[in-house]
Amino acid sequence: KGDKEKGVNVQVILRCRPLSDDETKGNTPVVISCNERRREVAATQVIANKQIDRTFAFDKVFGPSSKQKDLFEQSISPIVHEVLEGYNCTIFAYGQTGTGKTYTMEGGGTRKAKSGELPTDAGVIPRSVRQIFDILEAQCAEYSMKVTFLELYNEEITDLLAPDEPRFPVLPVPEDKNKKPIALMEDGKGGVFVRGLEEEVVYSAGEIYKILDKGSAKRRTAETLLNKQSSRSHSIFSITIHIKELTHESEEMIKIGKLNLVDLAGSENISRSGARDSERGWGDQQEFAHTWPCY
Ligand SMILES: Nc1ncnc2c1ncn2[C@@H]1O[C@H](COP(=O)(O)OP(=O)(O)OP(=O)(O)O)[C@@H](O)[C@H]1O
Repeated sequence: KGDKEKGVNVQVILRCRPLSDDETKGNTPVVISCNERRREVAATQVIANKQIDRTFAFDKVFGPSSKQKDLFEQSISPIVHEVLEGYNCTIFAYGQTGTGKTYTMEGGGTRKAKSGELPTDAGVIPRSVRQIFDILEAQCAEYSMKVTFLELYNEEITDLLAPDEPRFPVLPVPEDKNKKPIALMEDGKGGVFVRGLEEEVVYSAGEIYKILDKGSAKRRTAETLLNKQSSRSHSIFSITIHIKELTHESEEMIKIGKLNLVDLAGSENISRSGARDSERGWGDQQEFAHTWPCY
């Protein structure tokens, strides 16, 4: 890393999706242009009949023809490596509804591809999971892994991994008196954690994909029941990895890394989904994301 980047631990990457078929048919005007080499985006806006052109700089820019694989390899893969070095890292997608957050995080189509390879449109989440297992297996590492998956809507947390409650229980289900309701708590060290969240231990990438499918299906069901629009809730999928290592003195050491993968609500819905205004202050880049439909 260059001197300038040392010590900077937040990166903002912008990706513009291509026009959809409908947008192309409807001759939707293109108001932004990406310069990947200069890491800049130029945007045109007409205010009171005056055309205003502005340029915004980002840590990286991916234009409409960018591939899922390239975005992952250039921006996400180094973060996955850091997680396996024992750091806590978070990747989140931010932008208005329809800008491609879910496409980038999860990807289109099915995750299963022939010959065990990921499909070309697999997104950040399946690719990160694949890479974590590939690295650990190549290192013949001794490790354990657990995942959590939650949804945040209107300041309410739903555990997407909690077992479904039977709608018509035949026998009364005994209540676990020790189990406290899910709540966001401060940990006393300046951080927060979610109390009472279901943690699932996982042993393979396939298991994680199944958990993701189950959690996503639960999220969609809840949305349908509450008649919510798809992008009003945030989802957070977290993977915690414990890796056993031997120091030079042959002492056992456990490295703990955590990767949080976040699909935020559409930015036009942020206030409805629980984030406060004070959390929205990233200057120029934020202003850009608010004004133009891309992220
Ligand atoms: N880079 C891309 N290449 C091709 N198609 C894309 C790309 N990004 C998004 N799309 C397509 O654009 C549409 C909207 O994308 P997506 O659903 O990911 O948006 P979103 O930001 O997650 O929306 P919401 O906030 O409503 O959940 C989808 O049909 C998706 O397949």
